[in-house]
Amino acid sequence: MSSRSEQMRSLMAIMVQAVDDIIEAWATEDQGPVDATPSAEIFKARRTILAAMGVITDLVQSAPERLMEICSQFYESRALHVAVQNNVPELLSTASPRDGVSLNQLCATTGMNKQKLARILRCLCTIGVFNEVSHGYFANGKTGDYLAKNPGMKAWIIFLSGTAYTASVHLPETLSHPIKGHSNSPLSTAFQQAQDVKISYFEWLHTPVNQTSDGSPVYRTELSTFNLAMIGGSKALTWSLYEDYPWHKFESATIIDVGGGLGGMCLDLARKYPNMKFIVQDQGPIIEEAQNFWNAEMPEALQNHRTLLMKHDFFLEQPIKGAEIYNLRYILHDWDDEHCILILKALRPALLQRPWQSRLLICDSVMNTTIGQPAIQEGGLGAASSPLPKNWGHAARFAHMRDLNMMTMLNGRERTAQEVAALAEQAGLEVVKIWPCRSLVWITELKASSL
Ligand SMILES: C[S@@+](CC[C@H](N)C(=O)[O-])C[C@H]1O[C@@H](n2cnc3c(N)ncnc32)[C@H](O)[C@@H]1O
Repeated sequence: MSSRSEQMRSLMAIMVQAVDDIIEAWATEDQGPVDATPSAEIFKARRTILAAMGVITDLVQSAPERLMEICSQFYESRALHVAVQNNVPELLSTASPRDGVSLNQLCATTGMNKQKLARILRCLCTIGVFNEVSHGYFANGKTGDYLAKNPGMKAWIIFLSGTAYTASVHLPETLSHPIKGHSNSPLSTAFQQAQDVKISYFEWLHTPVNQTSDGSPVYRTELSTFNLAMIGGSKALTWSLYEDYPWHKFESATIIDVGGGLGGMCLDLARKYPNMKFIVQDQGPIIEEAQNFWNAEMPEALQNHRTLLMKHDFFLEQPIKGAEIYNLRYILHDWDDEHCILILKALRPALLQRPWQSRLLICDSVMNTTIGQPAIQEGGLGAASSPLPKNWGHAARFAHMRDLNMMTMLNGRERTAQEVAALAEQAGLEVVKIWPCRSLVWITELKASSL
């Protein structure tokens, strides 16, 4: 038997086992919300099936077909953008999944051309976002249904399909540029090329574009979209962070969410732990928007001062000293090493006030590669075993795509465990433990080192 045949048989055996495991787990588990944290069994079976399917695809698909598909894949994302912009998931959710909504009705509401909308929808039916239930009648699939109910996920798609996609068009020329291609500065990215600006992405978001008649600043719509997208991304990817780290030990602690955006992570924790207190820190315009967000979601937390919203630049020394938890979710991945060290150094004095109890949590992907990393062992929530790629291949595609998005927008990066440990050391901190989570995002726990 050729090595290709052996590989195929061994992948199929792994798949069959994982399929049995997932069916058994489905039978015994409540079918909760689609974004709930899966049990360890379901998570493992899911990753195994996706990783094996990825390798099988590579084995069975012809190389030219595969290349044509990969290089055209952005059209699937364009189709999704068109569908979202025209509220197609919400329109489809008005009908039963069995009957669907007619193309005529969708066109009457969206104003789109019938033949063109049909082609957009059929592209997305082919990858399961929507279903064509009878000729010319469409319904949401599981994915479309999730989208219809989640404004945060919709914002995520608009952010990725708008500012990020436009910037990505300029990535090849930026990477080939003799100076910009080798720079790690947030001012030398594809984003500046795309927008023809000299400021960083965050400065661009945080700079007013106008003012109201009473002189209040007006920000570009991309700012609200980005802030809401962070809530959508949180719901979609990081639910397990609340379950795979021992938050119960900090039940009545104060969590300082540094660069916390609107405070989506704190809101999730606030709902789970009624005695936990929060300080959400971010730049001025975000904190103003956070006020409306908390007033809508949990007004009592602001009224009884359980949640405090604070303007703070995380490059300046942390003003709240000695808290139990300082949290950086999706922060370090936005920045090059030099800026990350400044952010971490600015937190050190606060961590040093009560070094025996203060912890810093970094919530980001802990990157692995197809051939593995020493810090990520096989088994449990760790690396995959041969013949699957060590980083779970297709099941980890999004982590690598997000890494490229960080490169495109900010010259940031997703890091390996060793890279985070090296940053910590340069800022006078040390890694206490890496907490693997049932997600593409893990928690790395740090403390101040005694010099
Ligand atoms: C990728 S978002 C993550 C938001 C939040 N931590 C979350 O997980 O939803 C990065 C955040 O960093 C904030 N940020 C950027 N520069 C900052 C600065 N100098 N000081 C404080 N926050 C900043 C942005 O406004 C944004 O809210």
